[in-house]
Amino acid sequence: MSEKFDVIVIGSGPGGYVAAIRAAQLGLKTACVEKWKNKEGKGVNGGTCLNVGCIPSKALLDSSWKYHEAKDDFDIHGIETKSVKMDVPKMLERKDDIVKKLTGGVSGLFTANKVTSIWGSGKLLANKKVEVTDDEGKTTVYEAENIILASGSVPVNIPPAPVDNKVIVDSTGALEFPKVPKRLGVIGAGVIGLELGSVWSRLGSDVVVLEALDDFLSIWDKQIAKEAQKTFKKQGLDVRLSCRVTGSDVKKDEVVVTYEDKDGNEQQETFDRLIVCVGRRPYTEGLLSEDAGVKLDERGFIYVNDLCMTSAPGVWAVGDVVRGPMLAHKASEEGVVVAERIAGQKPMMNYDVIPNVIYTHPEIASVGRTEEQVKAEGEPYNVGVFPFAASGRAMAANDTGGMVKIIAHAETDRVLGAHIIGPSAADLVQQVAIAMEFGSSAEDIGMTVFGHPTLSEAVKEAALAVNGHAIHIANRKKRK
Ligand SMILES: NC(=O)c1ccc[n+]([C@@H]2O[C@H](COP(=O)([O-])OP(=O)(O)OC[C@H]3O[C@@H](n4cnc5c(N)ncnc54)[C@H](O)[C@@H]3O)[C@@H](O)[C@H]2O)c1
Repeated sequence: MSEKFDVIVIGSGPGGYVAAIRAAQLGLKTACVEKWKNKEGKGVNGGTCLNVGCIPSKALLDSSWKYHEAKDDFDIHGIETKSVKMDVPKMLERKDDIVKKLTGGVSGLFTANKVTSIWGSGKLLANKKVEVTDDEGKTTVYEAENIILASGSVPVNIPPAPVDNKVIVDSTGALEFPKVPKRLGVIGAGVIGLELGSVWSRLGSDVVVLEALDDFLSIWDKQIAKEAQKTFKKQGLDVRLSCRVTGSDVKKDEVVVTYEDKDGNEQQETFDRLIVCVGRRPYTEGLLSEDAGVKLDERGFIYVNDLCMTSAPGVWAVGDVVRGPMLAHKASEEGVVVAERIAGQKPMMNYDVIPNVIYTHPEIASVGRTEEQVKAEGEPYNVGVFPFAASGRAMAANDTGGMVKIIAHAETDRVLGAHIIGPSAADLVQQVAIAMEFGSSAEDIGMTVFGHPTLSEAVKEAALAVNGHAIHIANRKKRK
């Protein structure tokens, strides 16, 4: 038996590393176990988000957007560009540099906070022990008063399109295409499909997205989803709904995909590369010994209560491996709550106010309930919508697509949700999230002084529109 800790965290993604840092800040002797290796074969912190998820995908989204702007959008500003050229390997190198900086940053924070990094594969044993197997197969058992499982998630594989990491890839492989595929297939019009489909489409691929469901962005507010569908169509993304992929046949450097269309007819399409992004599943392989006492739910997530406690005393779990949205910021917040609970504090997490963002252009962002949810729950409500077309700042930026939509209770005026498609939607929705945390009414937001000219004014105007008081658009309902 080796060292004993107050807290051992398994996994150093946004759930695990944040939990470890917070626990250490609170004076707890903390270790974090991680098995992820970088391209050079060295142990690296940060998990999916930093290594192959949120961060690298945003780096490519930004690079590809800049390329698109330079090529197609500068002219309107009176800027002439001659032969804009793209260097994909350089783009990928920049992305890798950012990943390196950020993952190195987590290790630096571990050192600064005195979190011990343990490299290897961690397995929870009974009685709050963790067995770590290193590269050479050597095992060491550690003990802790509390253990936090933060092992994350992995892409779902589907039998009709097995990933070969060459022609058929998952979200990780889609960050590494050395050149732009001419014809790119994407299975799944979810967050990843739309983000990665956008990257390669902007860089020149003909992108076809095959989505099994009949509705586009089915869990999002319908008005916003409709606007998004229209916008993506205009951008040239060929999203085909009600198309279920049933098979694929890789032939040399291309793949023939078979799918059933909305009329039940079999169709085929040939692509140079195919990205499979049909969801992610909790990652628990090799994580739990049989007698660890941690139960999984019927969908394979680690079962936890409202406070992220598992069925084993002293063992907690956070992030993608437990119920709730698979979002980095949800994982991090759970990590903080758990660390503080372990330290004897009593924080609670508000699962009703978690922003959700798709980082396409325009961005799509949401917090709280959609209009359809509020309606289904039978609550009386008012809606305020403000289009970016009426925003001076959006006009100046030549970025006027989309809108801010705010939903408030008809009797109390309390904000129930906000849904935005448009420039900087991710940052704008956060303003409403803060307001909602403070139990704000639409009137409260409307009475706040916003800087001019800013995109944020669209949030203020949408809040004013809830009660028919918007200034810069004609109000749908006139109220005093
Ligand atoms: N910006 C972000 O916050 C962000 C970015 C990336 C990933 N994520 C998270 O990662 C997770 C995974 O993302 P995702 O995009 O893979 O999943 P998703 O669940 O968002 O979308 C997957 C889509 O694939 C479709 N599908 C499944 N099987 C199919 C088939 N055989 N043929 C055609 N379509 C099929 C589904 O109907 C669904 O719409 C999500 O939970 C997401 O929240 C978040």
